[in-house]
Amino acid sequence: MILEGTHINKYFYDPDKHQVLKDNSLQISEGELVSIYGESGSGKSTLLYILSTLDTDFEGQLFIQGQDIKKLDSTALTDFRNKHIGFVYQFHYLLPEFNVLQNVMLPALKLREKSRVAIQQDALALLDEVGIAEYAHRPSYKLSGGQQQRVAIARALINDPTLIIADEPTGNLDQKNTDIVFKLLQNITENRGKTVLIATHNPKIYKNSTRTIEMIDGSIRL
Ligand SMILES: Nc1ncnc2c1ncn2[C@@H]1O[C@H](COP(=O)(O)OP(=O)(O)OP(=O)(O)O)[C@@H](O)[C@H]1O
Repeated sequence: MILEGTHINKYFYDPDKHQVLKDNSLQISEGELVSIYGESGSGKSTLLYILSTLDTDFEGQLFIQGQDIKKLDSTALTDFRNKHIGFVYQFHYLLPEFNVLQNVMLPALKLREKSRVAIQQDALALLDEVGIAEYAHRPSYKLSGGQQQRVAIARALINDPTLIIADEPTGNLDQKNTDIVFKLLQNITENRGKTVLIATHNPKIYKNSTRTIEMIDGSIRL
């Protein structure tokens, strides 16, 4: 089991208390490609934020690779996240002042487990895998949206995490680039045995996932 969440509740105060996630329990195993879909406002991003360990202010329990997330202090949690979870967002959040290669290297440089040379080799191999090695030394802002999202996937993989979490990774892309990006995410599970969790509105993605989870009004539909 890679991820196990039990009885997850989330409340927001704006200013009145309202419940956005209602008693969500889920388990995700190694090698699965799971899509979460549901209407806008149903709570997908809020749930993904919690499952990504970016929000620990929730009721319930979350274990990732056997680690109780709530037992980690903030430094340990940052290290844990950097090492075990890769992120892909709708907007790629690449740093425009860095070139493509540097953007991919960054999470590994932060982790400081490998030499710079080894990290660079890994990053170049990943850029090759996502089909944009030729742009390694270009500033990231000079790439198209689809190319930038491929860089974001390479960056998500640089620390060899077991779990990749993607929130609307194709939300900003046309159909051709959507197909390319989804194929890459599929390859990550099929060839590398990683676990991928995607929130998406795209039926083509959730219909081609190994499992789909529907969210309705803050709850996973059982
Ligand atoms: N910081 C916040 N403060 C108050 N309410 C919030 C906050 N973030 C989200 N919400 C509310 O929580 C609910 C779920 O939002 P969430 O973004 O998780 O939905 P979603 O399913 O991801 O939607 P979309 O598909 O549009 O991205 C919505 O009603 C939203 O207004």
